[in-house]
Amino acid sequence: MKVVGLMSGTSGDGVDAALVEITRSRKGLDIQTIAFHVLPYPRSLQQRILTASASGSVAEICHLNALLGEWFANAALGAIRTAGLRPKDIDLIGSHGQTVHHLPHGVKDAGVGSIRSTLQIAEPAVIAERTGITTVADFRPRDIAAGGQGAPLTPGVHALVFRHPRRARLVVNLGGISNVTYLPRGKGVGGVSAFDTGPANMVLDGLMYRATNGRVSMDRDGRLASRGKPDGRLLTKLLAHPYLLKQPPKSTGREMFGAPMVEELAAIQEARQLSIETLLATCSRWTAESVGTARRWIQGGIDEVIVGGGGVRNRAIMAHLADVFSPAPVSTFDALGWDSKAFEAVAFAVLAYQTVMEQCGNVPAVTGASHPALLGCIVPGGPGWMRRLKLSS
Ligand SMILES: Nc1ncnc2c1ncn2[C@@H]1O[C@H](COP(=O)(O)OP(=O)(O)OP(=O)(O)O)[C@@H](O)[C@H]1O
Ligand SMILES: CC(=O)N[C@H]1[C@@H]2OC[C@@H](O2)[C@@H](O)[C@@H]1O[C@H](C)C(=O)O
Repeated sequence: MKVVGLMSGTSGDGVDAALVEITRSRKGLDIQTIAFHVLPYPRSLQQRILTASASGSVAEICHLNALLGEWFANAALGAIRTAGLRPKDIDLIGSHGQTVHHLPHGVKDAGVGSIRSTLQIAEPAVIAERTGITTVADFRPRDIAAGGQGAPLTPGVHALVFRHPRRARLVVNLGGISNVTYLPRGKGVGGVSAFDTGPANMVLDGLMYRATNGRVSMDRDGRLASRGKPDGRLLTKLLAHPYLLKQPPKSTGREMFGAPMVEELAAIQEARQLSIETLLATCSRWTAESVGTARRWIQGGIDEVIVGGGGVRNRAIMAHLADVFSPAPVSTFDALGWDSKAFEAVAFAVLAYQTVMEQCGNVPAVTGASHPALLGCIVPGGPGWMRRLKLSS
């Protein structure tokens, strides 16, 4: 099957679209990336999404759902064009959508106890209508309904792609949030443990945006952080953050490490007269050390650490990771032939494929769900969609 995976993560910087070819063999799934296309959001749209994620009106979220549907459809069409193909050549789209809120720890509600929820937008009906391709979306809510966190969902795909017969690997995604997947040597998805470790680029991006009055939205290549030194007192305080000490299953997002965290850090910066370089250096170290907390909860040693996500380009975080995990070598997805930035989009192509093949995509040991679940909602591409997918005769 040719499947397009669509992803816009917690950084809200644009839509990643990966066109992959998935073939089933006796050994499992073979996944080949055919094309990758990025459709960056203009800064104004990124800010609208981030603001809406914290305090959007129903009208704004309703509008953004439809608007982002158009962006996601265009990103898919871009990947298909890049491959020199046409929409009719594509079997399926898997769209993660844009997370605007994630409440995995539940909110108490009278009479029904604690209700967990998550919300990804970018209307799949728009994607299916513009492309004519059957679209699977809304992957997380089913896992939540089954008692899970709804995240992370990529660990099953990490296991498919990165497991190694003789090396125990820790797979790290440095996105807005950081998440890890531990793959013990020689084991398949059965041996996996995984969870969100906490902060990554989200905090650094927020600090940069604030310090430059919105002119710069990232510490490019970790240049400023590399000029500073972590502040020991602040680092100790940050490492005592309750989320870092929490036992998995756990997942988090912008609600915890977005604007509230940036404001708290900015207040400390002002009170203690810390430079932006010191602040960024401290938060880069904090990111690496919070990834290091993974070792508290995994069973077994780590032979190598493999890092993906936009943060691989942040040299400060990568240097701290090398230090934290030494002597285990730290390398990137790219070194293993996978584009670091594209991997999550690839993963949602695989998750969509699994859904239409009636394979469960979540890993209950990871999310805490009570059972493996078929994930997502399916929007038909048009008449004959089941036949096209060879789901019925
Ligand atoms: N050259 C670079 N230097 C430093 N940081 C970078 C660079 N390029 C990208 N980044 C960081 O990577 C982030 C985007 O990474 P990515 O797309 O993996 O995150 P995401 O998918 O939005 O997040 P998540 O995985 O949490 O959902 C940007 O917000 C930026 O902070
Ligand atoms: C709710 C949500 O969107 N979570 C994302 C986010 O970004 C990283 C981390 O937090 C992870 O839990 C998840 O994404 C990846 C793709 C996942 O589900 O594996």
